[in-house]
Amino acid sequence: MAVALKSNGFLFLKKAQNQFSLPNAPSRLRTSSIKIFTPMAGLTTAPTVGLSETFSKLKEQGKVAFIPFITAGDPDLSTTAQALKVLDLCGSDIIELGVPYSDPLADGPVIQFLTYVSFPLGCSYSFLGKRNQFRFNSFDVEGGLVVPDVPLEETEILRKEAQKKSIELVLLTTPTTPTHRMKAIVEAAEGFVYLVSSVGVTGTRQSVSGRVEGLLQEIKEATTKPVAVGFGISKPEHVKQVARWGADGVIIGSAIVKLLGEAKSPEEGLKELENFFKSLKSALV
Ligand SMILES: O=P(O)(O)OC[C@@H](O)[C@@H](O)c1c[nH]c2ccccc12
Repeated sequence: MAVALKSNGFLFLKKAQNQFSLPNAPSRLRTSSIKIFTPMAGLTTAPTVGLSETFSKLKEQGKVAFIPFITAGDPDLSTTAQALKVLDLCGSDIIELGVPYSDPLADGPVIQFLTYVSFPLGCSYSFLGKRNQFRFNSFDVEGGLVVPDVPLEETEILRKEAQKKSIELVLLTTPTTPTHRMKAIVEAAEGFVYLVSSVGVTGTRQSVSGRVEGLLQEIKEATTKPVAVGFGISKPEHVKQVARWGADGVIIGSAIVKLLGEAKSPEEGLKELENFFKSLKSALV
């Protein structure tokens, strides 16, 4: 299974029978192309289920998907691999794994800074896709893909290539997306729809905008596809609020990236990650 990411792409990895499977993936990111590294031993190559299936299973159980985001290489590849295991063992339903990119348009200061930290580690990739030409490289990741900087009009070729590899192309809609365009986006989205909760870039916020409730309603009138909310979510009350408004998933990124990147040691960062994760996840029970 393979995916190359054109710009600042993210892979949504799927929980596979209690393990995240990254079978036979290369062990390091290489600047010449995008590859997801293999986390430390222990992750099985159990068959995975797709994003859509993950959401429908959770819906049957009346659960909201908990989707943490981490940047590959934050603060180093070894810690990222261990963080993936922590996030899996703590009960993530899907993990969003950011592959560092030099010009991320939507990344806020925390993710941007820690992205630059990871470049020297080889966790980066050059601009892989010429306009409308996306190359796919072989690594064994099954899941979904979001390439935030690619406009809807340019996703067709990406979607076709991803579909050949059973990778679902997640698309984003925002509070400023006109209704007709939101409808086109949710129509084309696969796996789930990513609702960006607020204008601006990623980064923790004091509260989640009340507009999210109405936006969720609007999207759910336009599609039966699951909708996950991201941007700014960083406290248990945020998670609870977004779930109460009807989100099918919550995505937490910067708060986790910051915690891992600023810890005194990787070990401390992983411990803090576990505690932070549990505090947020407990808001969903
Ligand atoms: O960091 P936040 O505010 O918790 O938001 C999630 C976000 O980090 C993650 O989904 C993401 C990281 N970079 C992005 C770029 C575009 C869209 C989404 C993202």
